[in-house]
Amino acid sequence: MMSSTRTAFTELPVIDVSGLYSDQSTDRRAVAEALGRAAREVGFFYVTGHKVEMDLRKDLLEQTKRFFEQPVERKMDVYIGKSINHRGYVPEGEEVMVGGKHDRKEALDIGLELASNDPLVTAGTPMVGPNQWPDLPGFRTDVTAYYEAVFDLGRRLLHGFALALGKDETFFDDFVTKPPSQLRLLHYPYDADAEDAQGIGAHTDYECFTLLLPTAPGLQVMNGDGEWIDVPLLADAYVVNIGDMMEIWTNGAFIATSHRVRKVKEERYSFPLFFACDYHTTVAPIPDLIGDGQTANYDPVRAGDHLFSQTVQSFAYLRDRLARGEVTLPEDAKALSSFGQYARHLEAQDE
Ligand SMILES: O=C(O)CCC(=O)C(=O)O
Ligand SMILES: [Fe+2]
Repeated sequence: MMSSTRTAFTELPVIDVSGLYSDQSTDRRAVAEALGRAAREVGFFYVTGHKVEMDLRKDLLEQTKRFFEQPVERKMDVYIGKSINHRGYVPEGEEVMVGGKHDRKEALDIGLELASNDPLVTAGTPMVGPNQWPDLPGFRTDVTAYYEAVFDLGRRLLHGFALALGKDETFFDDFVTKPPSQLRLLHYPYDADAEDAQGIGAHTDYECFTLLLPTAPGLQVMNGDGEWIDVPLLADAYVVNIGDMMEIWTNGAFIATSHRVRKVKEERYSFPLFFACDYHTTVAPIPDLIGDGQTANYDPVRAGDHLFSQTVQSFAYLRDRLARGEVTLPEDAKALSSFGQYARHLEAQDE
C-alpha cells in the first residue's frame, strides 16, 4: 500500500543524486529509492551531486543582482501586468498569499520561451508564450543557459520519481513536453526596520515539484506536527520539494509540503524552478497507486487550470483582470492553500 507518513521531521534529508547521471540502472534505482522515501516522509529534501555548473549559477546571480539594482521605473518596463502569459517583473505587494499579509519580496518571472506563433500560444493557453526580457547585456543568454541546465536536472528527478513509484523511468515524459515551468528570480531586500514583515507567506507549490537554489537562510517548512522547521543553507545543494500535482498523482503518498520565507536577516536571492507538466494534462491519482481497499483522495484536475487559478487568485493585476471580466477562473478552481500541512494546521497560522 502506498501511504505517506506525515512525520514530525526536524531536518531535511540530503540526497546525493550523482547516481541519476549513471548509465547503470542500479545506480539510478538506488537514488530513486532515497527520493521516494524523502518524498513520502518529508516532501522536502536537499539534492547534492547534481551537474548544474557553478559558472551558470554564478552568472544567474550576477544578472539577477544587476536587474534588481535598477530603478523601479526600469524594472517596470517589463512589468508582469503588461504580459498576457504571466511573464515579467513582480513588484513588492503584487503577489499576495493566503492571509493577505504583505510579502517583502520582488521577482522576475521567466518561463519556457515559446514563440507567439506556437500552436499552444495561438490557442490562447494561459501561462505559455514569450518572455519579457530586460534590456541588459547577456541577461537572456545567461538566464536561458541556467534554465536549460536546471530543467535537465528536473528531468532526471522526474525519472527518479517514476522509478520510486514502481514505473518506467519515462512514465511521466509524455506529460512534460512544453510545460509552463517558471523560473523565478526572487529578491528579498533586507530592511532592519521592517519588524515582522514576512518574505513569502505560507503556501505549497502548484506544479509537480520545485528545484530551489537559495543564497541565504530564511526558508522554513512545516512538519507533520504543524511546526515550522528552518532550512539552513547547504553549499551547492538544491532544495527540492513536492508540489500539488505529484501529491495528486500519488494519491497523497508524496506530500506537497507547506513552506514560507520569514523575515530575512540579510539580503537574499533565491531561484525556484517550478517543474510543471503540460497545461492540458489531466492529473488524477494513478490507479495502481491507490492502495487496496482505498479510494482516490483527489478529484482529477487539469494541471494548467490549477496553476492558473492559483495564480489569478494571488496576483493583484490578475485579480483586477478577473474583476473586469478579462479573465475567468477555471470552473473547479480551488481556493488558495488547499494543499499542505498548513491547511491542516491552520491554528499554527501567524504564530
Ligand atoms: O525563496 C525561497 O526560499 C522560497 C520561494 C518559494 O517558496 C516560491 O517562490 O514558491
Ligand atoms: Fe514555494
